[in-house]
Amino acid sequence: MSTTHALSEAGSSPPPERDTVIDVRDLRMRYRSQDVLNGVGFTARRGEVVVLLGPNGAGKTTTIEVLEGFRMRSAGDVTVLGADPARGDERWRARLGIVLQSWRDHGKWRVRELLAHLGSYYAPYSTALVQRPWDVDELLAAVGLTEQAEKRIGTLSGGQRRRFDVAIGIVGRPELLFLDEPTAGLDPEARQEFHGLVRGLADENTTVLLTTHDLAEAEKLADRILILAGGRIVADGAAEELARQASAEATVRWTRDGQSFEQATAEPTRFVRQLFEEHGEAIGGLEVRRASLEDTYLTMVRELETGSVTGEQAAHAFGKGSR
Ligand SMILES: Nc1ncnc2c1ncn2[C@@H]1O[C@H](COP(=O)(O)OP(=O)(O)OP(=O)(O)O)[C@@H](O)[C@H]1O
Repeated sequence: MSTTHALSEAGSSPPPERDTVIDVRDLRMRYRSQDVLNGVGFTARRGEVVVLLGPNGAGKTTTIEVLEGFRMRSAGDVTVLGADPARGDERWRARLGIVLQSWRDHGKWRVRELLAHLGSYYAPYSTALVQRPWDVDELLAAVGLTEQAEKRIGTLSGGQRRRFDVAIGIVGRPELLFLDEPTAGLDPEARQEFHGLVRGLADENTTVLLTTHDLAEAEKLADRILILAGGRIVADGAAEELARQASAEATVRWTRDGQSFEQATAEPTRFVRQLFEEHGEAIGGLEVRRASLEDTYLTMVRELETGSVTGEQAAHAFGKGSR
């Protein structure tokens, strides 16, 4: 599947580092005549929380499904835990944890019962290093569901249900956990608890790839944020790094002789000094504003949606040109 197209990019790219858990190069996905992914590339390291952020329909679920081995890609090279997901065997699959967007079956099972049942499938994949499955009582405590252990799944609240979904995703002690919009529909408190749970997993060296369209969530949770928009990764970095890039230019606004002016500049202090040297007291209503990551992200999403910029142009907002 990935031989011919791979020559273009992967041939010239360096080999993945030893602790690289996900390595994606020039991933392309086309549904009939619609190109959804146009050359997505990124990596994830062991123990990293990577958040794939993007507007509705950007292709986040598609990307994650390709990495999980549930969807055949149109082109590109993908390595997950050392294997091509399109050819991953049972042993490989046992090292992954997957939390889908909605998991609404098994309402009549009791919490402990279903976890024990699903966990039993992982027993043959236990190793000296990783004991599988996770002990059910320990797992219930880790996800905060000890008190609900004997409840029927259908009676759990939304937040408990989501934690239970995660428990299912991690019962096999995965090295890599995929979470597709795990906090959709959670109230702020449940969301915060959930974030703690994800951070705890990363602290134990689980790599987490999580999708969301909520920038605030990405900023809070991610070691690294990947912004997927216009079919490609337009930004890749820690939240502070992206914020710095987004605010690299400031907008200076002022009035003079009843007229309004506006200027974008990377050096606002110097610009304002010159402005005063030139016009002195005539300058009024001075305002210097740096864009926040949120401003830049929302503007970019809006521009992509109205078709006024391409993915390539959007990438420049984060100092990320062609890659
Ligand atoms: N099986 C499919 N057949 C045809 N088109 C599809 C299929 N799955 C997804 N698409 C289209 O691909 C695009 C990306 O969808 P995807 O679900 O991957 O995006 P997303 O970023 O996860 O969106 P959301 O945030 O809304 O879940 C959308 O335009 C969607 O309609």
